[in-house]
Amino acid sequence: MLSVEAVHSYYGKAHILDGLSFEVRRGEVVALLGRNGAGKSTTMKSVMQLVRPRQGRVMFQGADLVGEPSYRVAKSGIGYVPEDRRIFTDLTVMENLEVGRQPARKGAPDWTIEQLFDIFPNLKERRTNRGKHMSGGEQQMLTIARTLMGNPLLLLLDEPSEGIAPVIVEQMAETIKTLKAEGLTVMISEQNLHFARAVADRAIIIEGGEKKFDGSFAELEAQPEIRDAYLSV
Ligand SMILES: Nc1ncnc2c1ncn2[C@@H]1O[C@H](COP(=O)(O)OP(=O)(O)OP(=O)(O)O)[C@@H](O)[C@H]1O
Repeated sequence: MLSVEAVHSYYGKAHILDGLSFEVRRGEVVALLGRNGAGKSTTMKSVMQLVRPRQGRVMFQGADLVGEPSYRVAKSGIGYVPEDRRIFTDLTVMENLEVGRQPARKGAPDWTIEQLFDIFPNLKERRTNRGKHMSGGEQQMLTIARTLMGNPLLLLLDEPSEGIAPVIVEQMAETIKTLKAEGLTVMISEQNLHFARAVADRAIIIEGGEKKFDGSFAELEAQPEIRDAYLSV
């Protein structure tokens, strides 16, 4: 579904992604792992064209996204939830969800607000509350729900478990499993190996903008030296 091919991305002169390549297949949950500063967020931004790769291709559904404006990338069916949740704080939960609404997309789950309330019961209870009166975890859930209102084929979640209470982290893991069961393809970036293992089918480890490992969690566990070298656990 998504194929990142030999991508090089920069911030000014700083060379961040150094020929990064990997694939995400339809229906899987992939975890992008690596330490602080490894390049996980830059990878997601390079897919969304918020950072424009200087070399390489980002193939999605058979077309190269490199050079496309970010809104077109989103419209092509990639939902992106950045690390800094971006809800409209003066709008209610319902209004935030309506803002995200896009037409149904072939091959993608078609979400209604009622279905999203089944997945995110806290949002249902707080449907008339304004965004600014919600906890960090609730805001994170709202950002994901609003992104799902766009009926994406592929969902990119940047550090979904970061900065939220442990009980919400558990809910978040359940949520991602539910989304997979509904047929959504998901890529998460994570520093939390435990969380990643609980939700993802496959791990891709990056360090210094290069891929260092690509395989199952069982394969990763069989190679503790890789975990020790590239992950802070
Ligand atoms: N806007 C920016 N301008 C310049 N350098 C940046 C910018 N954003 C990130 N970087 C640098 O790019 C490198 C990769 O950062 P990135 O955010 O992709 O890492 P990450 O793996 O997502 O880590 P984190 O968990 O901290 O988000 C880091 O060295 C970081 O300092």
